[in-house]
Amino acid sequence: MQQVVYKKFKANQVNQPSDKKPFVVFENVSKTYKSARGSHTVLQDVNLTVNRGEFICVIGHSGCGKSTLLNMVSGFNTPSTGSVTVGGEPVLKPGPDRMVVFQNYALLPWLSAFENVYLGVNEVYPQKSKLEKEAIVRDHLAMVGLTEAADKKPNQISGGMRQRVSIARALAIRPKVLILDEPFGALDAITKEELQEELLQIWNDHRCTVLMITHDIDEALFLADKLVMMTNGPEAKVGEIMEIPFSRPRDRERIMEDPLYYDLRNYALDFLYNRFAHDDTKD
Ligand SMILES: Nc1ncnc2c1ncn2[C@@H]1O[C@H](COP(=O)(O)OP(=O)(O)OP(=O)(O)O)[C@@H](O)[C@H]1O
Repeated sequence: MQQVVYKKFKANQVNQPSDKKPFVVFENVSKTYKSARGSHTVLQDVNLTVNRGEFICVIGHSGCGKSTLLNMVSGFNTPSTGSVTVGGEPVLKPGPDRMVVFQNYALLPWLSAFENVYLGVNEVYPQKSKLEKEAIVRDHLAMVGLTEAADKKPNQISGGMRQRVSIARALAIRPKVLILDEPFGALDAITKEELQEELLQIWNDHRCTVLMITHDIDEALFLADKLVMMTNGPEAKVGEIMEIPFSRPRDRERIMEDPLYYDLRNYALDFLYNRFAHDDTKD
């Protein structure tokens, strides 16, 4: 019988392989939202280290605080206590070194695909000539297979193509960290698989650090180096971190034939639906 080779990490334990450098670091992060109805502690004492160039996926039940956590890296949210650092620097505000791709694309509807990507490039590289900036946009649209659709507006292209524009827009300004908040959640199964493969290819070529929220364990097992499993809120924290040891480049069919795939999948399912089952009737 094949030995299960994944490592399990207890809550708050940090994984630090010797050949990789810590890059995104959450240290004792808690977040309490205050409202007229009182205060609500969503995250409590989250500790997590993501190494430079690593691809991690975060899963957890709806409302446990996954977006809150990653918004602290993009700079759209701040911890109530504790710290979030990127490359050793505390995150104080949003910046072009940390780009976010959302599920709903967030493209400007009155601009073409080309113009949507150009907007960010123009903002971040004011010193470059118009020709240079246009070349960057063209390269990145080509990278996601959208050369032909460059002049189309978001409502003239499919959901998958819109998400390709969002990815091109994020990558065109060469972020150090790419944050993906359920980016493929709204896409059909085939488009989703195509985009997952493109994303892996792009990440392989560019090697930025990727933090991705997903509800799809198969997606996480195909894409990530590590799966970060959150406990339920309130006061959610990192429950366990699962190493995903499949070699790269990954071939979906090959890894799905590997018995280890099902061990890992069942382990994550057990975490979510037995050990940290969520009672929807309470919400
Ligand atoms: N700005 C805010 N003010 C008050 N409460 C908030 C705010 N943002 C999020 N929350 C609450 O914090 C909790 C965590 O929300 P968050 O969106 O981070 O969870 P999530 O795990 O990403 O959820 P989902 O998987 O459904 O997207 C929820 O109860 C949410 O209602």
